[in-house]
Amino acid sequence: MTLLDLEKVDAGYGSARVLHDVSLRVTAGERVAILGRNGVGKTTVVNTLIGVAARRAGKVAFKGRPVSDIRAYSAARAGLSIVPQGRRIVPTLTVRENLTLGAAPGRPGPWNLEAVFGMFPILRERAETPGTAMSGGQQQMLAIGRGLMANPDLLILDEPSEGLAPVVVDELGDTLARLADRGTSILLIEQNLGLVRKVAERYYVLSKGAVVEDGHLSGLSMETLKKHVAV
Ligand SMILES: Nc1ncnc2c1ncn2[C@@H]1O[C@H](COP(=O)(O)OP(=O)(O)OP(=O)(O)O)[C@@H](O)[C@H]1O
Repeated sequence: MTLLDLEKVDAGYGSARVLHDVSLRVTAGERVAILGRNGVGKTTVVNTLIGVAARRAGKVAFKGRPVSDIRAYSAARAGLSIVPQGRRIVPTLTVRENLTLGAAPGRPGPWNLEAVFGMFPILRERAETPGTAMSGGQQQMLAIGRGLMANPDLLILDEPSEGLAPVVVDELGDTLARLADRGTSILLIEQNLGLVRKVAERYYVLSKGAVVEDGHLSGLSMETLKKHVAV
């Protein structure tokens, strides 16, 4: 089944056009990466799904239906969990409460508090502490756990490695690889190539709002990386 399907999409903010003719697809069970430098429009792809960026042309469908009615607050209920850039952990809530925020009514599945605590034991240990009292890496685990709580059809991660030390990025990679092994469908927006290689099987490269290359990760060339991705 095709989960996410963008077809020749133009999108932007107000009069600013950011995405040009973007076509991109994620099918169920796939792990797909979007690569590209800062400001090329990676987050705007996500923003187009939830109405934060306006679509000017083309089609965007999730699970075969146009996404025009999906908003940030209703995405989880629709089966789309977004782990946002910067994590957005609520500082006034505990770890447990932050996780509970991610749950979506009417979406049963393998993920609940117990299952998330099983995957991330540190979150169980710190369950009653404020979410932002933890390290950056732990907060990233919390943001991913919160996303899983909705039992998503597709988990989107926007630059999860940002601000994390290399050793923590390694751990994050192991975590995402474990999720991938469980068959979780993932769209990973990243500039960290090591993380992308650990998690994704297919990639799209964005440059100046357009897809300039896509393919299987095994075919990703050094030339492309030098040109379009900071390595
Ligand atoms: N909410 C917004 N309102 C107006 N312009 C925006 C908004 N979000 C992003 N932009 C602009 O859209 C362009 C693409 O930004 P976007 O965040 O999609 O890039 P990105 O590839 O995700 O980069 P980064 O890694 O820096 O987040 C930039 O010029 C940015 O200033």
